[in-house]
Amino acid sequence: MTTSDDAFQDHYPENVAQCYGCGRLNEHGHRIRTCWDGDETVTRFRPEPYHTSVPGFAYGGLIASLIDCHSTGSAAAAMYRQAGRDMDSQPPFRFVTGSLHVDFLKPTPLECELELRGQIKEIKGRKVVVTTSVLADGVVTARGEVVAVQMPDSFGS
Ligand SMILES: CCCCCCCC/C=C\CCCCCCCC(=O)SCCNC(=O)CCNC(=O)[C@H](O)C(C)(C)COP(=O)(O)OP(=O)(O)OC[C@H]1O[C@@H](n2cnc3c(N)ncnc32)[C@H](O)[C@@H]1OP(=O)(O)O
Repeated sequence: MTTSDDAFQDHYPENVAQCYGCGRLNEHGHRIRTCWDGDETVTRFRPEPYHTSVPGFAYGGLIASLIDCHSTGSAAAAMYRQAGRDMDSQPPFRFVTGSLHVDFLKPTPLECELELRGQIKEIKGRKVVVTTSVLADGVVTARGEVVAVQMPDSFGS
């Protein structure tokens, strides 16, 4: 049963819940949590002091990582929504990143809760394109576009 308080990542089966960016079972990872807000998806994340780049500002790789996992989770959720399916229903939609593009528009402050807002740009076959903005105190500091592709059965072989 899916409620509005659920994060998409709460529904990842245990065997794929170890992802460094979004796996709820990875105690060393970011463990992001993403939800719908109307037709947009939202993740809130507070960087740690060790996520630094230039003093006072967040490391770009962290930003890219947040955009990546926010977007792949959004892609899966969008596919369930389009299919009118509950996120716990079988078979699961499992997405990996085909491509990740990030524009760093402004320095992102470190001591600030970040908000990521995603929009579903396209759903086509096994592919979902998601655009994600990163906001710090309401200012967009980075924008990303992710092509998420449903994992083929042959993944990793
Ligand atoms: C909401 C509840 C959910 C509950 C259940 C969910 C379970 C959760 C599952 C998992 C969660 C944990 C995991 C999170 C992941 C986090 C993010 C990562 O770090 S992922 C690791 C890094 N990424 C890789 O290692 C991929 C390596 N690459 C591949 O395996 C393949 O290249 C793959 C699958 C990406 C594509 O291979 P093909 O053979 O399946 O692709 P073809 O069939 O040729 O293309 C399909 C469509 O995708 C486009 N496409 C494919 N690759 C593209 C690329 N690199 N750039 C742009 N488009 C690409 C193609 O143009 C095509 O689109 P056209 O139909 O023509 O419009």
